[in-house]
Formats: sequence, structure tokens, C-alpha cells
Amino acid sequence: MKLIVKVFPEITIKSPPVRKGFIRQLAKNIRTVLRDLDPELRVDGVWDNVEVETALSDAKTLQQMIERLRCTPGIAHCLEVHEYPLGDLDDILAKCKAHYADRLAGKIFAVRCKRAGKHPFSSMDVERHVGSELRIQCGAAGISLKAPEIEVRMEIRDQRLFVVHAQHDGIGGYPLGALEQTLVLMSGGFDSTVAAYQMMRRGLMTHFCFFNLGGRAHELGVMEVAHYLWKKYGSSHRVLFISVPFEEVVGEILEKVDNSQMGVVLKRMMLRASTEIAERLHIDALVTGEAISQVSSQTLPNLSVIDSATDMLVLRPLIASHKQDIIDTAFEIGTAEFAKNMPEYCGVISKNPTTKAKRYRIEHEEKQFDMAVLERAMANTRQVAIDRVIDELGQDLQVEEVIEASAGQVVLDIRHPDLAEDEPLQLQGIEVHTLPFYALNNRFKELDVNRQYLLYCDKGVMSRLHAHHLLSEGHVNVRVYRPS
Ligand SMILES: Nc1ncnc2c1ncn2[C@@H]1O[C@H](COP(=O)(O)OP(=O)(O)OP(=O)(O)O)[C@@H](O)[C@H]1O
Repeated sequence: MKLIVKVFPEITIKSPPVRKGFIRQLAKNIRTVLRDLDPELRVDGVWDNVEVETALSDAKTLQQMIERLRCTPGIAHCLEVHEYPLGDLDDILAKCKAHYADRLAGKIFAVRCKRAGKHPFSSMDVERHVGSELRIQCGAAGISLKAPEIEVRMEIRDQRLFVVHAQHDGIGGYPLGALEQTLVLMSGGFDSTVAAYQMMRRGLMTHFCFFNLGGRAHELGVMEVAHYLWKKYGSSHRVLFISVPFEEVVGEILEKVDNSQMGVVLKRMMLRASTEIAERLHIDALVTGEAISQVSSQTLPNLSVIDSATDMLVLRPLIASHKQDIIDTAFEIGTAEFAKNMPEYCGVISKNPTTKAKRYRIEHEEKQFDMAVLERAMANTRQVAIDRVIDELGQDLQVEEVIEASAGQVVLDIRHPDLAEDEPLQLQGIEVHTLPFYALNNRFKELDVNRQYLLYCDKGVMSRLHAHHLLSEGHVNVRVYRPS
């Protein structure tokens, strides 16, 4: 199969050397993202598109390839095409007929031709000839250029003809690796996950930084959603997940800072810490999910005082977004399910948080704060490559594993629903329920405590992590199911 990947239109209007650089980067990213599906894949960047060719014909793998391309930043859309050497107008007609004949009977259609190179005919000559002949030969109902039911599409490039079989829309943006890097402050809710996605889609390599305010379940949830985002939209580049233990910082704030000023001080501490991390890693900007007035503390005076804690650029891609739009995007990109179920832990809750923070007042409050506490948090920061984040977490956890389920036990398939649907787990005589890992924390307590639950996932890592967490929460009837 051949795919023609059309790059994001903003790239095509760049100067030739810049455009070339972007296309080279995109071709490299596509190779990386698809390599495990076909190590022999051919990827060539040309003028304003990238050609991808695979000798594989298995429908499931091809579908996976297309799905990955659709989520790769820099791609406007990709076309599934059939390639032929270019012949005369009748030959072009014959090729189009071979692919479209069975779809045209009784339909209103249009022929669209794009052409590059020197030919004895124009694009319009091709459209007219193919259109009028297909109409007669295939029994079509008519031609409408404005509102066709079916479009017969082709591209002619020099001496090659591509008949388009299907088009798949991508997410647009710039290829990762061609621009700078950012560090997103990730709390795992709707806002920070959408903010991270927007930066990634725009082509900025985005690392994740989480401040652990005291909730282990929150940390696990943030790791999972960060891993999901990276895997789905950014796996062409390895990024980092950084976890900063902020429990002691929260304790110090609770003890030393006036209640109404606590939220602003906490955010300033987060910015100080993330600035240091970003500088160490040569990252150019910080990103947060704040949107103006979304919560009472997200006011301009507060944001201004928060920003004065750092000289680093702080980007807030959602600043003027409506909450509903953010939620809709989270559903589209697949982070909403994580966000809805995120066991958020907020260490400092002010009764009357200030909405008009004053810098002198905040600085006065911070004078009481022992900065050694922040330094200790920084010294204990954990940094893991995102592709290892789940594995490393699961390594040392002691959880009993079961290789064969027996009657009476319930197997909980905690995989992402897409995966569970594609390859359903079927066990003779055993009760199997699907309960995705992101919903596990909230829904587990609704289950019958007298049953024994075996958690199942594909690699045995997520199941171990979650089983360990449930055990530590006091649910004793939990094991990991690892069929041999
Ligand atoms: N524990 C945390 N770790 C990392 N970043 C955080 C943390 N808490 C807050 N942030 C950052 O500050 C931003 C604002 O957080 P806040 O809790 O005020 O709003 P929010 O609307 O609940 O955010 P979200 O929906 O992203 O959880 C978040 O979007 C995130 O970028």
C-alpha cells in the first residue's frame, strides 16, 4: 500500500530551506512511529508531502499505520492511493474506473485532479474526460462539482498517476523535533492534559512535570495520562516524566503562610522548581493549563504575581478557552476519561483564596517559608524516560501473581477499552469484566468485597501497579492475573 502524507498547510508556505527542514523531520518522525509495524517501510519526503510505502497487506496493520499517522503532529491528512505509471487520458480513465466503478452507479459525483509537472493535457482536460466517460460507463446519476456524493480523486505527478482510495484527516501542526522544547506542569485534569496536547500538536517536544502534593494515586494517574499522551501523539521523541515530592513544601506552606495566600505561594514554588528543572534540561518554556477566571484564583493579578517568581517564559495555551471547549477537546483526544477519574489531591485548600494577589504581600509571606524545604524537594526529584515510566514504577512492587484463574474468581480486564475491544479476553468458565485502569480507583469500591479479583493487562505492569495500590488501600482480595 502507498500513502501520500500531506503536510500541514502552514509548512507549505515557508521558505524552501525551512520547508525542507520540516519535511525531513516529518519523514524521520513517521519512520520512527511506524518502524515496529514494518521495519522495511519506505518513507520519502518530497515537495509538500511525504510518501510512505509498505509491502504489507494485512488490513489490521495498515489500519494501525493510518491511525498513528492521523495522530502524528505535522500531518494535515493522508491519502491511501494506488500508484501507476502515467498513460494517456484513456489509460487514466481505465485506472479510475477500476477503483470507482462499483461506487458510482446511481450517484452524483465529481472528478478532482491535482497535477504537477509537464503534460500534454491540463487537470481540467483530465476531469472532463474521466467525468463524462465514467458517467456513461458506470451508470452514474450525474455530475455536480459543488455537492457530489462521491469524489473521484487522483494526483498526477510527472510520470506517475495516483488514484486516491481514501482520505484520513490528521491533527495538523508542526513535526516534533523541528521546534523547541517545553515542560508542562501536569496535574492530570482536563486543563493540563489539553494544554500538553496543544503544545505537542504545535510541534513542541513536551516533557511532563508533576508535583506530588501527597497522593500516590494521583501520581499514578498523572503518569498514566502522560504516558498515554506521549504514546498517542508524541512517540517519535523520547521525553521525560519528572516527579517532584512536594508533600513537605505543602506542609511548610500550611504552617507558615496565611490561608488566603497559600494557593499563589504554592504555584510560585512550583514555578521555581520547574524553572530549575527546565534550565537543567535546556528546555525553553513552562506550560500550565490555567484559563482566565476558570477557578477563582486564576485572575490576572494572581497570574502576574505567580509569574514574577520566574524569569522563564510561562505559556498558557488555554488562557482564553471556555471550559466546555477544553472538555470537548479532552474527549476528542482521549484524555477525558483519565481526567474524570483522576484521584486529584490538593494539599492546600484556602477558604477565601485571594483573587487580587499583591507581590509585596506574597513576598512577605514567603519570607517565613524555609527555602531548604524546596531544595530538599528538588534534590529528591525523580526523572524517568516516559517510555519507561510505567515499567519502572511496577518493578519493585510485591504483588501475588496467578497464572490460572479458577471458578469463583473474577478477572478484571483493566486495559484501555480500545485494546480490550480489539482483543477481548475470553476465559472458559471464568467471569471476566472490563474495568479500564483509569476508572479502577473510583469504581473498585463498588464491587463485592467477598469476591477475589484478578487484574489483567497486556504486559502485566499496569495490573501490578494497580493491584499494589488497591492492596495498599486495604482491599485484600486483589491479585494479578498473568496467564503463562
Ligand atoms: N500537582 C501539580 N503538578 C503539576 N502541575 C500542577 C499541579 N497542580 C496544578 N498544576 C498546574 O497548574 C495549573 C492550574 O492548576 P489548578 O489546580 O489551579 O487548575 P485546574 O483547572 O484544576 O487544572 P487541571 O485541570 O489541569 O488539573 C494546572 O493546569 C497545571 O498546569
